[in-house]
Amino acid sequence: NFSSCGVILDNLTVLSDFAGTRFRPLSFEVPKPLFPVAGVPMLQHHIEACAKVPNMKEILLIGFYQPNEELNRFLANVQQDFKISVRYLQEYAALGTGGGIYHFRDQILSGGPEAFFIMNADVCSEFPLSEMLDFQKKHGDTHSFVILGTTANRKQSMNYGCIVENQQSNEVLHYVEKPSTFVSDIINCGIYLFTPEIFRHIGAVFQKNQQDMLLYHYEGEEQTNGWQRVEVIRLEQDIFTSLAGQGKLFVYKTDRFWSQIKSAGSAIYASRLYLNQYHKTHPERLARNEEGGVKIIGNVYIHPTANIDPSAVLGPNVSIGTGVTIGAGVRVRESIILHGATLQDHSCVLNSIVGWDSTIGRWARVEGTPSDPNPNDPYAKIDSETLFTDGKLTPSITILGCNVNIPSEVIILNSIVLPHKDLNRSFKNQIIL
Ligand SMILES: Nc1nc2c(ncn2[C@@H]2O[C@H](COP(=O)(O)OP(=O)(O)O[C@H]3O[C@H](CO)[C@@H](O)[C@H](O)[C@@H]3O)[C@@H](O)[C@H]2O)c(=O)[nH]1
Repeated sequence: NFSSCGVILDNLTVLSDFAGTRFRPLSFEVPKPLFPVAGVPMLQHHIEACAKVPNMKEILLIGFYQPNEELNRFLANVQQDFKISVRYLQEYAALGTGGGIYHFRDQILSGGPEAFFIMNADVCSEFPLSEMLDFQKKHGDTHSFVILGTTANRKQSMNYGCIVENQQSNEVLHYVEKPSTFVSDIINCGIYLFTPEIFRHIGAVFQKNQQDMLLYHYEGEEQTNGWQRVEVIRLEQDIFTSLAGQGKLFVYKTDRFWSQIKSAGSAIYASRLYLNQYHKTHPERLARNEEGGVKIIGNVYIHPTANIDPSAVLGPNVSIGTGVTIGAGVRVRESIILHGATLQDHSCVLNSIVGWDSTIGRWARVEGTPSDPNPNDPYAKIDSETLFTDGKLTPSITILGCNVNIPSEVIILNSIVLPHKDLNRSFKNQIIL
């Protein structure tokens, strides 16, 4: 009887490759999961949601990124703010979403958790974790696993893990990762509730990989990095596909906000979703119009250390980082301005990310093209845009890497500017190396 047994949550694992290849040039400066979304590092939203779950004891971050000062500072800050242990575990190589948690299974299980959440770092969500726990109690037995699912449109569903459910029991009957033809419009959100039992299933795949390796070895086939290959296990293809239809895997569908954060463009979209959520969760983080102050339109986050001229107009969906300086008559809309940047008088920034310590000259205009989901389709998701279509740069948000200088009175449109560049003229649809 599950309801009589108290769920003790001990661990949360956030998976991340911390590399963020589609996030360049911004991920040169900061690992993608620490990139600020709605004013705080992307992962802080996950951590905050976990810290709210009763009996949550510990949060583990798993990645293969070399820890640095910034990560250590982040860990210290969140532990202090949320009064919960948060540790980073570094993989020796990319072990895949299942291999990473299997490698660190002793650490995950060390506090004797009855259940734990696993989350992809590159998603933004309302994280209905308590609802997932309630759902688990109502469905299946104590050992059932829960995937958070949401509805996508037919075309976009194929970019995600697709789930066919039993509509009465919500059991996952079929799971196909990024199918090439339509399977289902219910997609995997990359947020799971597992019990320690999951490691038995991952262990079985690990053992099969091991046997296969030995077999190939005896047949004389060259094995480079053999062990590593044995340990690489993908939760989706290697585990969920075979668990489907076995009465163990269930889908909890949410219609609350959810999005992937793959590209810089999707970070602006995710910021918009989180800023909107702040009305409920953190109204103190939203800037307000005050007598004689800067004009705020819609949802705007301003770090208290930013220095903003009262004649500037900001919003909607703007996040201003630490120590940013904004001059007179500046207009910013749908953009993220990272710490230390300066927007000189009368400059205009639309649909852009302005990198750390960059400067935009007077009367300059930095503008991108938003890649938002179709507003007329309730199930549309943001497209993880490819950089090029038909050999041309796809019009997208403008990104200035760190320490870029834009002169006065120029226009930078739909462009990506690599760090430490001093531009001397206008650019349109270009990657400036
Ligand atoms: N630690 C670690 N993390 C990894 C590794 N490989 C991927 N990740 C992390 O695992 C998450 C999933 O990334 P991918 O494996 O690249 O999959 P995806 O294309 O993002 O698709 C996944 O997420 C979708 C939802 O956003 C799902 O729909 C889909 O089914 C799948 O789970 C990301 O946060 C990524 O950083 C690894 O070797 N080690």
